[in-house]
Amino acid sequence: MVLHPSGSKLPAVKKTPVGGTRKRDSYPSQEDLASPWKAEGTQSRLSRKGSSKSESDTGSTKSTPHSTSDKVINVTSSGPLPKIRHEHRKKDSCPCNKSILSSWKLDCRNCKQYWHADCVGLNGLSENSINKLHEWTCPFCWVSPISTVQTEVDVCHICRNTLSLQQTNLDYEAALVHQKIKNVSECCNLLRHSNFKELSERMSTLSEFDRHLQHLLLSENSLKGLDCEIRKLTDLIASSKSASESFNNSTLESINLNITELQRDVDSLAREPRAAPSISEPTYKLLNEINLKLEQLHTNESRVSADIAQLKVSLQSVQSDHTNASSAMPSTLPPQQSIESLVAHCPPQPDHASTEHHQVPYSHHSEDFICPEEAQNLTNFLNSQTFKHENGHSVISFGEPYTYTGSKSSTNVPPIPTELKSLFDRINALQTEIFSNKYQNSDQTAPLINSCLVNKYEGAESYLPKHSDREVTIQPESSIFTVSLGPSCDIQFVDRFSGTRSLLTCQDRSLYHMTRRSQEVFEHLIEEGSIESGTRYSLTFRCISWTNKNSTCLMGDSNTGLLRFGNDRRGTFGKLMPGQKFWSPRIEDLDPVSCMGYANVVLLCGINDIRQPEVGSDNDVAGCYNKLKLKINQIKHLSPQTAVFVCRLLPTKDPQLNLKVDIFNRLIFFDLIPTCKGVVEVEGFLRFARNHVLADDLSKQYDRNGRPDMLHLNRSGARVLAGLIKYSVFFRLNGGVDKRRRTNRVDGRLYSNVASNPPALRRR
Ligand SMILES: O=C(O)CCC(=O)C(=O)O
Ligand SMILES: [Fe+2]
Repeated sequence: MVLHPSGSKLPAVKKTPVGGTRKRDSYPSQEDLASPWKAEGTQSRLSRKGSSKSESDTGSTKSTPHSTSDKVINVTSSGPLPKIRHEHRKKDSCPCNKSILSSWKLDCRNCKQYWHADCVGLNGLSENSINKLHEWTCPFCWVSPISTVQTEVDVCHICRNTLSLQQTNLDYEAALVHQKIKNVSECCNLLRHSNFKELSERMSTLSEFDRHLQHLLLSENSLKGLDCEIRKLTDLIASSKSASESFNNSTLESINLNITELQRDVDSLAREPRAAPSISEPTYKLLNEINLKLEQLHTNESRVSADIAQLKVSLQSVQSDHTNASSAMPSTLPPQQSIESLVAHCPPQPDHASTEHHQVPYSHHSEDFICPEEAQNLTNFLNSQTFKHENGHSVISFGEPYTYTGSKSSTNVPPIPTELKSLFDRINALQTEIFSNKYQNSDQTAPLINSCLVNKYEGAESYLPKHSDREVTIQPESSIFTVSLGPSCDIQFVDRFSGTRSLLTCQDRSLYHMTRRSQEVFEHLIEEGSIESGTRYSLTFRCISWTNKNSTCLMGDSNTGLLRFGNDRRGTFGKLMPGQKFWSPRIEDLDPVSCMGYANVVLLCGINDIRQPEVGSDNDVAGCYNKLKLKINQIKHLSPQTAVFVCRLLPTKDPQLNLKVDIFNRLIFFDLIPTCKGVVEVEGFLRFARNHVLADDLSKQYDRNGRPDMLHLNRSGARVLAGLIKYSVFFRLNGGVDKRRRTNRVDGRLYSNVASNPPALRRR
């Protein structure tokens, strides 16, 4: 800035840069603030009325703004210079276009516009004050620096590479708060740097302009702007409070200091009318407002301090836990209660918990499923076939071979004859409808009906022994459809849990169907005398595949989300291991009824139960485990033939949670496996826990909100999990031998030979 009486030209005198000298130790330096608006080394000049070496130029009415005779002070800019507006104005004369000989003349450090000191309300200032105005910015250019404070900050990198997730979380939050506080500190610093006197002078400048240069309309806008900046500052403080996490103590102290100083400055400013020679009413109002805001700042700051103190305590406890734990996922437990005492603490579970099965014995689909003509054609076709005698009736089968205990139908089964083709198509359409109604969003195709067993009953002596169609080769989600031809017949259904019986009278050309699942509950039979006379044919359609010997019902939390059944693409269980997934985030969501009909059930559930805040103690964890045990008992009760596989809980990146995981897993290992007959553990979970592969490679690093993900496997993790499950299922089915390397041809493709041998459901 150049300041000189109009018409004088003063010699330049170099001064020490003052940008640095304004800093106080207690304030963060500009570099500390690391703001994007770093020092640019902008210079402004100041010349003093009557200064020496100005005589030669005395008398000239207009001096050039950059006259070498000006007294020059180098200063450091504290921010990017605003864009120069009013580019077409004359810069070497005051915008008032008048000549005021007695006034100092000063130029804007930014646009170099000359101004009369009188015109910008700087009359009456002492030399000392004038010297401080080395960074003076004219009303055209002056903008509040506060608005340029960076409020958004990317601190993601802070979280990276931290072993403990909770630690990471805290670091993340702490860094955010730290940055926010830093921002507040910047604001305070800026306000402090404005020195309040200068601010007041600027305000008075504005008020002067209000009076002298109303056409510029700057005063009101600037006041509004300042007010707006103060509001922003308050918001910033409020948000930093809400974050309420750890931050640097010294920053807090520095803010404290800043605030106190600001308060003092404002107080003294308000007491010294001389400092603001022509302060207008709005300016006073503004000062009062600043006072108020500063008080609020103080209040918020003390609340933030309290939160910080609290956080420090929890941080310390986390840190000590972290140091105590040998790793983020400890493989050894701190001393715990014995498994016996944990289990004993929980109420004993009944061995066979009563379970509602919600199954119906049959669904009487249609009385007139086929027309008389088609019925006649079918009867003629069946009359021409040779049946094999079984207990009380005779049989013949078509399509995929269906074998059962006491089965006499040949293994060399003829393919589906043309006479039955249209009936197969209609039944398949029904099967598709039933399946897609049940699994509306499933990407799996409906089971294919591919087998037909025809029973021939001749006269009143014929009968069908009590049985259920629960062969492991029948697709668990499929239905079993029976079409009747000939005289009516009474079929009885017996609930094997309650013993209750129900009767279905099947008429000629009718169809009824039963679910494969219901076969776990009901048996059916045809007693002697159920057919009065004549020949009755029943055609029973099923969905048969030997791969169903490996059928698996997977029930689990979101870690099973990436596992897929149904095809041989990479990352799925493949055709060898068909199945269905039932999403069960909590133990209570495990549905024993859904397991019915499957050869295997794999359970991966419990983490969402034990991580609930109310599950705190070891006994609480044991309570969760007992819920799982009860579910397993119910599954075994409803489906005694189904092999139950249990997965341990996967460790997380949270050491606290891992302690609970460990207790839960110990209970699985020491209590569930020995006491629940036939329950097998899916092996290999220690691989997840050891070597930190889970944290490093197999789990998601961040969830969709960008927070560290404690619980979920990524694609690689899901593949490893799928491999473990597959291995355990096949290993067990083959009596402890992994026979997957042998191959078999299915649908013209080669598959491994896992289930081609009769499964040895042996417990290892
Ligand atoms: O003849 C019927 O209706 C029943 C046939 C049956 O239960 C079977 O084939 O398993
Ligand atoms: Fe049957």
